[in-house]
Amino acid sequence: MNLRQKILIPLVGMVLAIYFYSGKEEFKPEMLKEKRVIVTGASTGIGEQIAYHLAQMGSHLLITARTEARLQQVVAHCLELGAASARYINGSMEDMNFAQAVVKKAEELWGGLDMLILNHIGKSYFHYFNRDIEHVQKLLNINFLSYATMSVSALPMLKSSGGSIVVVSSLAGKIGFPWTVPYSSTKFALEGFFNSLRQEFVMQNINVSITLCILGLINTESAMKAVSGIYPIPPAPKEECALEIIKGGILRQREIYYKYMFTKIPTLFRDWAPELMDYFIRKSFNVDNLNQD
Ligand SMILES: NC(=O)C1=CN([C@@H]2O[C@H](COP(=O)(O)OP(=O)(O)OC[C@H]3O[C@@H](n4cnc5c(N)ncnc54)[C@H](OP(=O)(O)O)[C@@H]3O)[C@@H](O)[C@H]2O)C=CC1
Ligand SMILES: C[C@H](CCC(=O)NCC(=O)O)[C@H]1CC[C@H]2[C@@H]3C(=O)C[C@@H]4C[C@H](O)CC[C@]4(C)[C@H]3CC[C@]12C
Repeated sequence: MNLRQKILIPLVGMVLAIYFYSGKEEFKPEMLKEKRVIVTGASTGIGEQIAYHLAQMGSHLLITARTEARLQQVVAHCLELGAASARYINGSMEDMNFAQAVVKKAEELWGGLDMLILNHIGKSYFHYFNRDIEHVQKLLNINFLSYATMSVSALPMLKSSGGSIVVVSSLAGKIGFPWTVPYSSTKFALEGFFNSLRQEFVMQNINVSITLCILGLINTESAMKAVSGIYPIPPAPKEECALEIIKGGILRQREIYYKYMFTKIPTLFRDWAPELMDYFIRKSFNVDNLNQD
């Protein structure tokens, strides 16, 4: 190694270390105190856990899903946990008027908004694509278009608060997995929409952060039911997942990967060796356990 390399390599390493690790703010739960937060898909699963964490941190919460009875139970528990306030509005995100109504409700309640956590998904399946294009259309409305609609409606409030949009996505929005064609389409759509929107926010000096959350398998009831016996990766806990999502949003991170090993590493492989990645994915699925109906 010549002298120039002996000087350059450590220098580059130092610059990269300073760039990536300087100014990294430490998360503190009090960052969420009194923050006004919408959480969608909060009647169960990861969204429910996000609501409970925010309640313990003293946020104002507006949660939404379709099942009113479940939302009432979650709101009651949020108040027990110490939420500054907790309200719900129930309806389907298949209806863009409802998606807009959720944001309007927040404006009526609080006169503003600090964080929009887009988490809900419509029912789909973990199976070979059944060529049902109507299902793809419906899932694009629920899992993608409603996210865009809510973000557009909430933008004036988020601009005045310097707030955050948190988009819950998946490894299925970064890599093509079998048996998730409709679902994966909606997650890739989120990637394109929000990564492009983030560029425009920077160019227009709009101080609203966009955090994409790339999740692997999480131990929610619906996911466990969908993949039982087919997808061998151990699921991660929904409680910890929810906390990582909140941390990524309030720290205004571009992306969070959870669990890191099972999401970031495969994403790197996707770019370095896509065919090899695809091969390993196909090999990791227990095809025999897939009910062939
Ligand atoms: N669990 C996992 O393994 C992974 C999950 N993720 C992502 O995490 C997020 C949450 O997933 P998870 O907690 O497992 O999902 P769940 O199925 O547990 O919860 C889905 C939530 O969305 C609501 N919902 C369903 N349909 C509609 C609808 N039409 N309109 C409005 N709300 C609706 C449900 O309530 P209700 O039925 O009452 O409407 C529920 O609150 C999703 O974005 C998912 O893609 C990403 C990777 C892995
Ligand atoms: C098929 C699941 C959707 C279950 C559903 O219909 N929920 C709504 C309801 O029941 O009302 C998928 C939800 C999460 C998916 C998993 C995920 O996103 C992580 C992995 C991503 C990878 O690309 C494929 C395998 C995953 C485990 C993926 C499998 C399908 C879900 C469980």
